[in-house]
Amino acid sequence: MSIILSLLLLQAPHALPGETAVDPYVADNRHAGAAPFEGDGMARAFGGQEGIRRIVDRFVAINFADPVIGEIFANHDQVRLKRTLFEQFCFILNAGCSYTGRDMASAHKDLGVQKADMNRLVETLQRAMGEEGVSFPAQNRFLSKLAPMRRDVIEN
Ligand code: HEM
Repeated sequence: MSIILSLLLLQAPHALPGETAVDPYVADNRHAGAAPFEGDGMARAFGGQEGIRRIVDRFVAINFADPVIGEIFANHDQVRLKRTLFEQFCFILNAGCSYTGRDMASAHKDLGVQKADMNRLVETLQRAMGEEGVSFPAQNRFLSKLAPMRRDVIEN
């Protein structure tokens, strides 16, 4: 078998070129941490998959450059994070995606995230959603879906 073929087979099925491998796991939409909204209202409020893509790319860029929480993101795989966050947001917003990333507890294990970091992340997400023109009611509905995940993300 050629080296290239072997390398392709070794890659995780959903990973994009440039992603660093993570420990194996079985993908499951339940790992997204919330059930999707019904109907297409929320997907439209976020500008469909294209709007969600722009929001996630901006959100990740803001977080990596952030003076408060940037340090937590430093040296983590930005390519993978953009892909998995896009899938998660798209799945929850019912915009036509499956989530193939890890569950929230596994993804944030040992990162040492504190309550204040979580609050900061909500602010950076509000900024990214605001820049894309997502209405405040739609922003708040989405944030309510993420809120219960705090317990899996924050280290006690
Ligand atoms: C409800 C809030 C949050 C959600 C929905 C969320 C979502 C995600 C997702 C989908 C991933 C990728 C999972 C994967 O690689 O399989 C991830 C990873 C990550 N998250 Fe979060 N996150 C949240 C809160 C936070 C907070 C507050 C921080 C830090 C301030 C943070 C820092 C990170 C980092 C550094 C990674 C990369 C971990 C790695 O490379 O192994 N997250 N998050």
